[in-house]
Amino acid sequence: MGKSLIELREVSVYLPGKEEAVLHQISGVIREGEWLTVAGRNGSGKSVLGRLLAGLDGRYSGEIGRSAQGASVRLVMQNPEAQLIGETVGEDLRFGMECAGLPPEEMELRQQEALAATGLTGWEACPAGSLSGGQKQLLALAGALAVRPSVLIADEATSMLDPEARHRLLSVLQSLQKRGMTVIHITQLLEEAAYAGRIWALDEGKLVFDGTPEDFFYSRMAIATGECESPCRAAGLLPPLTVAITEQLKLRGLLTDRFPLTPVALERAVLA
Ligand SMILES: Nc1ncnc2c1ncn2[C@@H]1O[C@H](COP(=O)(O)OP(=O)(O)OP(=O)(O)O)[C@@H](O)[C@H]1O
Repeated sequence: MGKSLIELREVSVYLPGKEEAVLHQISGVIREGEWLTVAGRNGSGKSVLGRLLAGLDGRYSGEIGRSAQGASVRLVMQNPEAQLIGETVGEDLRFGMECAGLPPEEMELRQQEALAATGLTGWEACPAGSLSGGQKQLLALAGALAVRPSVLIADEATSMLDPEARHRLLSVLQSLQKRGMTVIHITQLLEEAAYAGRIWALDEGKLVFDGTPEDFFYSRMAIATGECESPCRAAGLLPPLTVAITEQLKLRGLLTDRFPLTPVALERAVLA
């Protein structure tokens, strides 16, 4: 298990115009090199948590411990408009790298890498304002990848991408995570939880689950009574289709020792 990178101890967050805390007494550890997926209904506090972890939300009680080396954290939000600065794709990428103080030859190399990772190779001269919503999200992600942060927080940062682009991007993040980058992935798309090592689920500002995707989707199944109150369902979320089909098979006494998270894993489990 990786070293502790960010540790929250009973952290509550207060925001202007809200008498009550929007995050309540959150305790948990984020470890170096892990992929943590944060799930929860609308308004459950995912974005507030993302900003808190990125060091952007000021008013909180409790304690936040961050590892001594001062890991570089990059937050990519859902709305790309709010994050693009340069006139063109290339300028936008260079801006972030200049702020990070990189030498020109290193910037050129990283720009090409980030464009290739996001499928934007050849778009350097294109005006950033003329990109589609999904392409702007790709550019915002490219900007984050170009500075090679040690922690990437993606807050629904792939929500406008078509399925192919989204999975390509998530695969790129997965290979960067395997090389040491920590990924905090905030998403409404629970089929993407298959990429996670761990899941945090929020409900009304409380951390109601911290554990593996398998436990999130498959624990608390009472087969004898035909009930299925997984932590996922208890948090008010519908599981992905793969899990919903497997739940039904489990309730019929099948696949009792299998916990597939993807259609391919379900197919293998059925064939086995
Ligand atoms: N800047 C802010 N000022 C005041 N209240 C805020 C602010 N940002 C968020 N909130 C409140 O905090 C709560 C949690 O919001 P948050 O954006 O974190 O939810 P979320 O889980 O990301 O939702 P969604 O899935 O809809 O994006 C909501 O009640 C919201 O109204």
